Amino acid sequence: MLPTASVDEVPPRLDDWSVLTRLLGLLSPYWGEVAASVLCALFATALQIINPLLLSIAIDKYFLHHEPAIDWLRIWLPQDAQRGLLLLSVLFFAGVVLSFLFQSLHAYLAQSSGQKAMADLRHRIFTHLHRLPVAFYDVTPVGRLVTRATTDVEALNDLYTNGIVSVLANSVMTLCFLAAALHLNSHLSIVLLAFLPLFTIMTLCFRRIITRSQQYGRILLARINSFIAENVGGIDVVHLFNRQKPHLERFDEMNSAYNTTSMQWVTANAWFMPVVEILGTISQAALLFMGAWLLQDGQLSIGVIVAFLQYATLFLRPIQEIGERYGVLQSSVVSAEKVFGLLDMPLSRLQDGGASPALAHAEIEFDHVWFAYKGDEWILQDVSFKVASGESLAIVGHTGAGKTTIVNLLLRFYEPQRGVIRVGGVDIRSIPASSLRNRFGVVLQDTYVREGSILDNLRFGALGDTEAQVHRAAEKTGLLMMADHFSEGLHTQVHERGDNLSSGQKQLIAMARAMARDPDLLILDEATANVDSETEERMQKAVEMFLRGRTSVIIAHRLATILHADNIIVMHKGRVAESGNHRALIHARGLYWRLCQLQYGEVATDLVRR
Ligand SMILES: Nc1ncnc2c1ncn2[C@@H]1O[C@H](COP(=O)(O)OP(=O)(O)OP(=O)(O)O)[C@@H](O)[C@H]1O
Repeated sequence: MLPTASVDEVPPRLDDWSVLTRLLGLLSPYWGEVAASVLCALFATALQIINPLLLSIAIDKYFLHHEPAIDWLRIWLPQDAQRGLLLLSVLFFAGVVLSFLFQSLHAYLAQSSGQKAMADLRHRIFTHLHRLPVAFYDVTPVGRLVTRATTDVEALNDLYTNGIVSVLANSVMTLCFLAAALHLNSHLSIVLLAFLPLFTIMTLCFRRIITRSQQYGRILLARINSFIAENVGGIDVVHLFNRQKPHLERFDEMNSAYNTTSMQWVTANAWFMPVVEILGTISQAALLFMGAWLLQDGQLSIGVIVAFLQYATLFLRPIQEIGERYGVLQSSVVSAEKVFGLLDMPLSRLQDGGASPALAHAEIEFDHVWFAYKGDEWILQDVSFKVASGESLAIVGHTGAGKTTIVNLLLRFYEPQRGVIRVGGVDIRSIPASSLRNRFGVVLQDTYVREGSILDNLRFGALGDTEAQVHRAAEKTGLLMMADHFSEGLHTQVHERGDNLSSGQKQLIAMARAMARDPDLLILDEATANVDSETEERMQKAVEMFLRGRTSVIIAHRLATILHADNIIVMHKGRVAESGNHRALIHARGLYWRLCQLQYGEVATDLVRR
């Protein structure tokens, strides 16, 4: 049974001219190459038309000694058969060679202009992805975006090279063959034309079956791909829960559905070419029959019949190709709609340019802030707090209480629906997002490391950090000591997503990276969550030193790490439930005290003495 396509998978119809216009717009910087490519296709066609005519002249004039039906070469042709045939052979050969050259040039120019336009498009997509609001990524799977920038763009290239240019050239070719045939003999042309509707209908029927099954095949293949990716990504969990067998069964189900769909177009394809051949042969037989009849009447020559037999194959080929290209055109338009849909996504307003206002100090203030990721599901409700310049604020609370959301708002990844956030006394909406983020040193929960050396990762986003600064930061966090275990030290290569590092090692890199920037504002979200206790102690000391004199916001589940914070707020269901320093909050015996009890039991009382 064919799969039900999801909204994103449903192919749109091929009547969207705005998509085609935009596609042509992408080619406009290379219009010279495109025009030259179409011209080459036309020259190649013209040469293909001339060769059957040369053959017809050779037969009529030099073998049968009749006046040829085409008389425009007469004055150039010698009476002597040997010389005449030699001249026609040379012209024939030159025609074949030139036609081949023009066809190659046409293909090269079409491909190269298409490739350049696609490189431009990939550049635009990548730039656009960086400018989309963070909220967009909350609802868009990464795999889909990768498909847009790679597979869909490649499909567009097909549309240019095998689609638009080819359909254009083939349409013109059919008309040229028709004009040449009519010029030679109108009766035989009618025989040829009679096959046109039959051939067109047959081609469209086959194409319909093939295109439909290919489209569904693609949907099924995409599902197989994401199932494999999901399985490989979580292979340890699959093994842990012994899900191999059911997963294999599910995979076999999808695999066999794809196989069945593939077989539909494989079968249709296998029948298509022989049917085309048979129809071509039947048209040739009809031409021969009609030709013989007209020959008896003396209305045409054998040379003309031979030329028509050649035109029969040449004439039907472009229509067959248009039928084949239609499928490419259709699926490429689907890709084009998806790519343009992505490029039309409204850009983040948060990226507004403009001058960065001078910040008098490094105070952070949340002033009655309300925020919901969607609708009126409030994640933060009337949140207010202040972190004075050079002081530290710790945010604690249960999972999902809204701690990370506060950081997201502070870094302008999202904007609050109500209330104002100020940094240095300035509403952050008037600070360009990039300059605001440059002021912060950030260590987030999900540590991002990329392919390259550890040193490259430390310098990631560096604002002119010196080698010495980077080394100092690596030393203070204990990263240098950790790196010494690797044979190449800080030059050790980090694999994609940091797969060859532990979570703790990645956190050390993130911490050293933030320190190296020497920022006056700091955000630490679970900064020491994944390191062992020895490293944690070392990092903790480094953090304490690092915090000195800087305004900082610290999120930590392990309360021991925030005992010395100047102020602590306890988030509960999106609201600030309590605030004060550690001692005051313990004495208050409220939520914070309960959190301490949960984590440290009796030891919690000792913490009061600290
Ligand atoms: N991008 C998002 N889109 C929609 N809802 C989100 C998004 N990010 C977080 N939430 C929701 O907002 C709420 C607060 O999440 P947040 O990450 O701020 O909590 P947290 O206190 O930092 O939790 P944790 O301690 O587990 O990190 C949660 O209910 C979460 O499901």
